[in-house]
This record gives sequence, C-alpha cells and structure tokens, in this order.
Amino acid sequence: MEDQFAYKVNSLLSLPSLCLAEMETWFFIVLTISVSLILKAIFNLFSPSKNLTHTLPPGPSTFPVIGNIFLFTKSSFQIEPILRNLRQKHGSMITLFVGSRPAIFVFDRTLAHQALVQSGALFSDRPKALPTSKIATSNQHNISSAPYGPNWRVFRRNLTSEILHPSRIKSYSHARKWVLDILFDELQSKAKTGEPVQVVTHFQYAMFCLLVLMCFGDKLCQEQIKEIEHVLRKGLLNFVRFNTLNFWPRVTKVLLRKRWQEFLQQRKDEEAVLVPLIRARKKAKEEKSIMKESDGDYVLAYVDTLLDLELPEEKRKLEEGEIVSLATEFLAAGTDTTSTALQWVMANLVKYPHIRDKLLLEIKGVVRDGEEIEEDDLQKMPYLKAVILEGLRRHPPGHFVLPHCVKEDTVLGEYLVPKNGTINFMVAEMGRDPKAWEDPMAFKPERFLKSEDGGSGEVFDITGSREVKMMPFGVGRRICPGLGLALLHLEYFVANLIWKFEWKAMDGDEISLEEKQEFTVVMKNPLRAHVSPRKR
Ligand code: HEM
Repeated sequence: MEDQFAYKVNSLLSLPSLCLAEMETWFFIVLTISVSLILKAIFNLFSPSKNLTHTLPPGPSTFPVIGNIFLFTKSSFQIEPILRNLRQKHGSMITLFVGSRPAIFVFDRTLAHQALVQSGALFSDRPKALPTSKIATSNQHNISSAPYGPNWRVFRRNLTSEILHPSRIKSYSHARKWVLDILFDELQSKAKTGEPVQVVTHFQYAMFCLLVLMCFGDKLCQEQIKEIEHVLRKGLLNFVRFNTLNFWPRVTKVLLRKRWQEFLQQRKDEEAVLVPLIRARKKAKEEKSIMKESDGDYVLAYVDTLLDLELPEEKRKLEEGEIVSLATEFLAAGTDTTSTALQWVMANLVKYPHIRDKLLLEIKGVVRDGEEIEEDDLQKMPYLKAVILEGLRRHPPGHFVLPHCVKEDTVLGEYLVPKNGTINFMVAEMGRDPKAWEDPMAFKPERFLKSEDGGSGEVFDITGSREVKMMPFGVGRRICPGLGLALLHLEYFVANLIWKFEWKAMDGDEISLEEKQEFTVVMKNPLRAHVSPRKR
C-alpha cells in the first residue's frame, strides 16, 4: 500500500516492475546512466555498510549498477516463488539488490517477532519515497509512508483515537446497515435473473461506500461515490505502470514524458473529486452547521479530524493536498484489503458446505428467524470469528507488509540489516508454515476455536505480541491500525450474507483457490455463485 494508495500491496517490494516490451528502452536507459553510476554501485556493493562484523543475508549474485536484473521483469507477486526457491539454497533471510540498494526478505516468524515486536523502535521506519510516491503522498505526509517520528505519531494517533476507537466505530453502525441494504438490493436484483453472481465488484463497492461515509461524514449520492471510486481505481490499476517512472526519473521524464503527464493528471483527478468534499466539510465546520454529537444524525468524519490536526515539527495545519493524501490512503487501505478478504472467506464457505452449515447453525442459535443480526450478536459467534481468522491466515490480502527500514545499521539473527536498504516479511509464508500450523493449506476454522467452544485452540492473539504465528495485519508499531474495523466489517458482512442468502456453487464448477496479484492478492477466477434469498 507507496503513493496515496501507499498501501498498495503491489508496491510492497518497492520494485519498479517492468514489462518485457519495455526492456529495450530500459537497456538504453541503463547504458546511458551506467558511466555515472558504476563507481557508486561498485562502492555500494563492496562496502554496503561500515559494520565490519556482520554481512548481509545471502542471495543470488548481482549485476553491478542494476542489481538482480531479473527483478525488473517481475511483479512483486512473481517474486514470491523466486524468494521461496532462494530460501532452499540460502536460508530464511535473503538479500536481493534493487539497483545498488539491498532489499532483505525474512521468512522466519521468530525473527519477525524479534525485529518488529522486540526491537520495534529500530525496525519501524519507512524508506524514502520514490518520486511518484513522493507526489502522491504529499512528501510522505500520510500514515503508511511517514518516517517513524513525530508526524507519523500524530497521524496515527489521530486515526486510532478519533475514528478507529471502539466507541467511535460503534457510532458508524447506521452506516454499516445502510451499506448492507445497498449490497442486499444489488444481490437480490441479480438473484432474480437466475444467473450466477460475480460478487467481488459488489463487495468492493459496499466497502467503498462505508469508508467514504466514515471519511466525509455525509451520505453521498451513489453517482458521486461511483465517480470517486472510478477515479481512485484508475490510479490503482495503473500503479505498476506509474511505478516504472521511478526507475531513473531524470531519464523517464524525457523518455516516458506522456506517462509522467498521465500520472500527474491522475493526481489532479483525485484532487478534483476529493477537494470539493473537503471544502464542504470545512465550510460546514466554520459555519458551525455540523450537528453536535448529541444529535441523532451526527457523524464525526475522518476529514473533520484532519482539518484540526497540527504538524508537531512544522507547527502548522495540514495543507489541502496533504488531506487529499491522507483521505485517499484511508479509502484505499480499507476497501480492497477488506473486500478481498471477504471474497476469500465467502469462496471457502461456498466451496465447503459443511463449514457454511455449521456457521448457519451458530447464527440460528443467536438470532431468531425473521430477526436481523445486530452487531452485538457477533460477540456470541465464536465459530464466525474462527472462520474469519482462518480466511486471513490462509488467504492474507497482502503477501508482504509494507517495506520497513532501519535508521542505523542493525543486526537481526546473524546478519546485517543496513540503513541504506529495506526489509520485508513473508506474510503468506508465515501463515502457511507447517511448523506452526497442522495441514496448513486446508481451510479449518476449528483451529481457532477455544476448547470451551469445541476446539483445541487457546485465545488467539492476532497482534503477535507474544509470538508470531501469522501476521496478515503486520505486527509491532506499524501493525495495521484498521485491524479492529476490518475484523468487524468481515464478521458483520459474512454473518449477514450467510443469514440472508443461500449460496451454491455453480453446477459442475469447482471453486478454484488460485491466486493473482492485483492491488491485493485476489482470486484468479473471481467467485461466481448462485445466490438466492433464504426462505424461512
Ligand atoms: C482485511 C483488511 C486489512 C488488512 C489485511 C490490512 C493489512 C495491513 C498490513 C499488512 C499493513 C502493513 C503493516 C506493516 O507495514 O508492517 C497495513 C498497514 C496499514 N493499514 Fe491495514 N489492513 C486492512 C484494513 C485496513 C483498514 C480498514 C484501514 C483503515 C481504515 C487500514 C489502514 C492501514 C494504515 C493507515 C496502515 C499503515 C500503518 C503504518 O504505517 O503505521 N487497513 N495494513
């Protein structure tokens, strides 16, 4: 997730991913720059650090200047199996070179705990933004890209205490109901046609509506929401193309001028749809026409809190562009991650009727026929929680965290983590580690049930504070601040979708769990199912 969608899981490696068709241009670029870089690169490669007692983790041999050249033809998702192979040869910490900068990858759960939890203060920094990210994040003025320091603390505390605090989250329950009704209407009208429904776009739209309301307060009309969604999605879809501009910006500004213009236009388009909403909120605030909390319809919006925020070091309020960056981060971070997880969970429930039936039985034990599922009811559904956790373990929406870095050369395990590199953690691999999970590729929610609920497990701590067994939200100081909200959204929507509708796989259609990288790691064959209102 690192432009305004800093969250983009595709960017997790911070690698410019280039398609083969562009290789000619890139060879030309490489040649043009090689003379000036060669001395620097050789210097970096042979003396990556002043620390003489530890070496970098092992990895494949590199080309001077350009590092592991094969990286330039791969997306981050394609690099995952390469890293897996390298692990057989080199062990659980690997170094790849992106240009002359080392990028370290960690498979080991204990080392992840050591770095991110036990030595959290050392490993919580973010790398310097690449040129496109610098523009999109208003020079690292959002939570996910801000360096570990006072600004990050203020941004993050504002989000967690003002918007994501459990009592505040509760105050958005009417929004969840509103969005659930929109989703039900869409599914019902599709169900009437008798055709199978491809659910993912409906899930994405539902999550987006919810986040827009939390961000801007007002229930916008659906056309307006669709317009914002369209603009932001365009940016997401072009993300890899725009990322290539970072490879050698001075050269790409000449050779890929049109693409730069397209990128800058994208940012302008985002400002064009979001700035009027921010200004409207500001005006209402100035006119004191926003209703008080005691009024029934009042909702505090994320943007309201940003208008009040003061940057501790610069001692000034946020500029409009910075608010745009923080708002787009909020919308992007909370939408595709959650809708991807929702799709994976629903796919498993459609694929495995015995799990679906067990969940339905649990819901029936809590809610009577004809009644709605209230949010408080979710607390009485341990199997539902186990289904969601199993979904996040087996299918984490991001297979890496966002790149971390250290401010000073540091040692992790037996290796050096240098300050001029990045470090990332193999999220999906950890959740599928056979040493931590029996039969790890199977979908078995029971592994998360406590013994009193008929399972063998203990209370599972997803924050990994004592031990890392899986980390779909990251762990430590940079752990996803939206964790609680995401879990609530997943529980609420899964429970209601199972309660209101019957779900059936299409005749003869095996549900495939193959993966594909988009913004998150999604189903290669999106879930299509027969959906019909449940008869009671
Ligand atoms: C299933 C849903 C979600 C998943 C799997 C997820 C996962 C993650 C992961 C893996 C990280 C990176 C942690 C790291 O770099 O160490 C992250 C960061 C972040 N997430 Fe989420 N996330 C989800 C939902 C949300 C929601 C709903 C929001 C907000 C509304 C949110 C806001 C953020 C922010 C702001 C960061 C950056 C934190 C920082 O750098 O301090 N996420 N998330």
